Amino acid sequence: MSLLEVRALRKSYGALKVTDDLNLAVEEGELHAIIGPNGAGKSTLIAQLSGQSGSDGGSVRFAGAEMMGQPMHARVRAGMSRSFQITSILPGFTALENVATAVQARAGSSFRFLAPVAEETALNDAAMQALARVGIESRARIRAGRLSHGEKRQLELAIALATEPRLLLLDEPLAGTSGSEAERLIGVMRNLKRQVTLVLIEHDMDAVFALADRISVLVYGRIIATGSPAEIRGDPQVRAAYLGEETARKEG
Ligand SMILES: Nc1ncnc2c1ncn2[C@@H]1O[C@H](COP(=O)(O)OP(=O)(O)OP(=O)(O)O)[C@@H](O)[C@H]1O
Repeated sequence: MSLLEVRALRKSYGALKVTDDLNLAVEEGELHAIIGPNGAGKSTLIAQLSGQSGSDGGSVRFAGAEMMGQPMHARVRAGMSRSFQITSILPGFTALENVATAVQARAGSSFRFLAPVAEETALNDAAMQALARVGIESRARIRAGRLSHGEKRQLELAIALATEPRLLLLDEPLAGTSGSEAERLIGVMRNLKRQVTLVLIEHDMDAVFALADRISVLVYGRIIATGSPAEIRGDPQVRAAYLGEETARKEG
């Protein structure tokens, strides 16, 4: 059984079928990238999987349990989280406080048996661990608004990790970063591999092909191919639909 099994998932905006009878299987422990041309429906798919956006039909099974119809918080509790955009970071709070808030939301009342000071210590310890996993523990006491763009993207990852996901959905984690910032984030994702199952949407093809165990190619709301980076690179249908476009752009 795959950790995530998506069957016949659908969503339309008016006459536009954005997710069109989509099937996808993600195995436990893999980094599964989803690529596709602009407007293929990648962000919509992440929103549907996370429960942020509704679906018109189909099935999303996670660890054997049906998630369709479940709200986002129930999916997070089940172990399926997505990283949020920078807008969800509270700029006036420190990096540590931002993550501690997410830990608290996940932990619910499980630290409440402790005295308030000990409760705060337990929350902060867990938050510190999440910051360390993404390499920004030294920035814990800095207000989030003062972090660099790349550090904010690392903080988003820490916030998502604080919910202790078994599956983490990442929507363009490298967006807006370049050079050393992008390298650092790629390193963070490489470290997270095997610790948590990752579904990654990313436009940076070099990063995708370097990181992914498997890649699915989404075109007009359907997965047209799934395979290893080498298989995807060599797939004529994929080259025609997507990589050909990229190659033409690079060569042009
Ligand atoms: N709320 C909405 N209302 C109407 N159409 C929408 C809405 N959200 C997305 N769409 C359309 O659905 C299609 C898929 O959009 P989506 O953002 O999921 O694609 P994408 O593959 O993530 O694109 P990109 O790579 O450019 O980020 C596009 O044609 C888009 O215009």
